[in-house]
Amino acid sequence: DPFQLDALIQYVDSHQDEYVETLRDWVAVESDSSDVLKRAELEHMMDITAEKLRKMGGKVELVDIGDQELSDGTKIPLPKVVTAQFGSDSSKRTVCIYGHVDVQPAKKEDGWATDPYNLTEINGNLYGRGASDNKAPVLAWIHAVEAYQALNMELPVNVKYILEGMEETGSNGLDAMISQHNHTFFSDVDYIIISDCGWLSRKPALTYGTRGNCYFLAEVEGPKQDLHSGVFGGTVFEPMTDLIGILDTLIDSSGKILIPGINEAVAALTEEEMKLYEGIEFDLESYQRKIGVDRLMYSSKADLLAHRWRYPTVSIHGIEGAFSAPGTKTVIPAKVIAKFSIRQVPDMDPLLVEKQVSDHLNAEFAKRNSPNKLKVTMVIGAKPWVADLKDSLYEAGKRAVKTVLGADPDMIREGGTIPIARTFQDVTGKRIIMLPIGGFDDGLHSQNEKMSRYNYIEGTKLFVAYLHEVAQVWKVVI
Ligand SMILES: C[C@H](N)C(=O)N[C@@H](Cc1c[nH]cn1)C(=O)O
Ligand SMILES: [Zn+2]
Ligand SMILES: [Zn+2]
Repeated sequence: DPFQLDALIQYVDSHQDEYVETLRDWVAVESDSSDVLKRAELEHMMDITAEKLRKMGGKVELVDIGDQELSDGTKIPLPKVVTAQFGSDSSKRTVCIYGHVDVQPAKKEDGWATDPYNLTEINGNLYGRGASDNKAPVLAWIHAVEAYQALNMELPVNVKYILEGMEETGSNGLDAMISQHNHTFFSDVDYIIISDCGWLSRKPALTYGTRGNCYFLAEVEGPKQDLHSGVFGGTVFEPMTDLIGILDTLIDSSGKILIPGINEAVAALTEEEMKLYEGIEFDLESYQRKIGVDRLMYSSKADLLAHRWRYPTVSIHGIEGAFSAPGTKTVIPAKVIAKFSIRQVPDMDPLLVEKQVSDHLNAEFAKRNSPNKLKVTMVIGAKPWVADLKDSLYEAGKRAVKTVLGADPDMIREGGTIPIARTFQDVTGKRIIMLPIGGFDDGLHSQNEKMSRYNYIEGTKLFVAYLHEVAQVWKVVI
């Protein structure tokens, strides 16, 4: 049965409008995992996903992964995880595709040019929340299998899916689920494939590393209730002033992390890595232009990539309880909660980072001699992940990219986090490849997120070809 890639490619091309319509249906579901009020939508998204795979004849399960504990101590069910299986031929390799169908929050008034939940095509780009992160890539993997089925072509490998709905909030409950199913669902899996990241430039890429993330809440509590800043200002220790004071001790203006112990844990950058970075296609000027800033923190490509991918950083995301509405309310907020995260790299350890951050903030807070109360909590502790660049899974990836996209992919890392990648590696021991199809300018987590029709459709073809290539990969690294 010779592999008929041309027929599969033709099939994908002629069904592209249907693929776009399915993406439209998926984007219309506001599956925001960070907002508990949207939990019904998220559950609906998991049901739609399961139904799509069931209709294709997959052996599908919606796996209960327990409850999520909210900040007030109440519990709500976590969205079920969708697992599916196509084929169980023991003479074939088995791949397991991981993805997520939850999204980051989005509101039109955040500055979107279009309704974020109404997929809108403009100049070949499909705009909508979750289009690139991660709904189109998940659908592309589903459509890749569907194409083989439609043409009555035998799948070259058994295909499993594990699709979750909590990735954007740290994949709550998934670690435990993987451990529980390690000797059942994962027992016959040879390789895990993840397409939850993007290219670095217009050139296709394969991703061999992700940063981890430690996400913190720092709460400062003072008076019983908010106070008039004229009537009480000058007489009380203000929680917001305390909070801003300690936040300012996390990182300096040059990007140096000031928390003792963090920088010491970072694995040294090797000559080999620097050389690899220098050969990667990446234009600093267009990156800068795209972001809309006057100056970047580093002026050489290798330094910039290193700080994007393999050095830690601190980002301050927001302050709950702070006055942020338009207008000039003159209030002293009684309780404020800062949200910040530290992207982590090898050889940092989230448990150690938790202690380092907590000790540091408590020591800085003590210096202020304030009667207010500080509480520091780490709510996400996701580890970084790195693959062996020489793994034959990547050689298969290079062949598929060359065949479908006519280019040699750049070998890149991802600055973002795929919290479950490291668990897959540590718990299942399976080899992992990250095969991105998102564009460099897709605006993940941002306003006007998009997936280009080109990347969506060519990406589907790439996945079709990869299923063929991966069928020939040796089970042991050679
Ligand atoms: C890279 C991936 N598409 C993604 O966006 N992941 C999130 C996961 C996360 C980490 N902490 C909280 N959520 C990210 O990198 O922000
Ligand atoms: Zn994602
Ligand atoms: Zn994301």
